[in-house]
Amino acid sequence: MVVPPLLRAVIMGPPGSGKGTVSARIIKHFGVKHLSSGDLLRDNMQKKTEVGILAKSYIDQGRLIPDDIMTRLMLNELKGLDRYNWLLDGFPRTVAQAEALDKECQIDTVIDLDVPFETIKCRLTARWIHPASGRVYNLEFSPPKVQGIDDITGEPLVQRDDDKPETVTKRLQAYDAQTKPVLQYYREKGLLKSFSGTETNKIWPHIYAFLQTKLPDVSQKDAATPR
Ligand SMILES: Nc1nc2c(ncn2[C@@H]2O[C@H](COP(=O)(O)OP(=O)(O)O)[C@@H](O)[C@H]2O)c(=O)[nH]1
Ligand SMILES: Nc1ncnc2c1ncn2[C@@H]1O[C@H](COP(=O)(O)OP(=O)(O)O)[C@@H](O)[C@H]1O
Repeated sequence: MVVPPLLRAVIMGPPGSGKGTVSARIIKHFGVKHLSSGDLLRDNMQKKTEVGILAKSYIDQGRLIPDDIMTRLMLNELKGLDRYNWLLDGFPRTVAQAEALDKECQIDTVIDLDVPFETIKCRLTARWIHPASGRVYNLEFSPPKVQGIDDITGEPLVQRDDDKPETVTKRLQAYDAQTKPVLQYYREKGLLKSFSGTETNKIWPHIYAFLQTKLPDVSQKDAATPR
């Protein structure tokens, strides 16, 4: 029996472009493991680990965490996932990180959410999250069933400190300066697959169709209208 190779995928896009939202749909339909650098950092901050304490000072200023720390943290987590299909979210965010990742494994595809900055800014101020699971809500787009409460656990939702308008501006600047070159890096390797738009629900069917060429849909839902 020929075993298909494991999928090594990355999802990229500016802050608020919908990486977390799309990742949740990819997990549901394609059963891949998801590793989000932001969720991992927030978990470390909440537990007040050494990395968490250091990360907080950068995140609060809308700056990226230094490459060596971030790379060590993520590559270490990836070791535990080497038998699974996986999707990386939020990493790599610099060319140095992408090069370090390349030394460890061969990336198959990079999904780029190309959403304009003006669309993003108002989304982030309405974002609420459930920190323990990484579940993400939006007061207009995907509100929780009960205001301020996670649908699954019933625990309270919080707003991210770095979703303040002034920090969002700094994060978008960091994206332009440090992360856009990563798109070019993957474009040159022929791995970049960009999806442009202003609404996740319109972009998603295209991503779904693209991923179906790589993995079977493992969800029970009607695949004709994938949500
Ligand atoms: N209005 C609107 N909000 C969206 C859409 N897609 C995602 N969101 C919300 O925008 C915010 C940012 O999305 P998220 O997936 O966290 O983006 P990430 O920062 O790239 O991981 C969240 O509050 C989402 O619920 C959309 O199409 N329209
Ligand atoms: N790969 C990374 N390299 C450096 N810093 C990172 C990385 N991933 C996350 N961070 C830090 O964590 C913050 C939150 O990341 P994330 O949750 O992915 O947010 P968003 O996608 O909304 O920008 C970033 O603004 C940055 O400070």
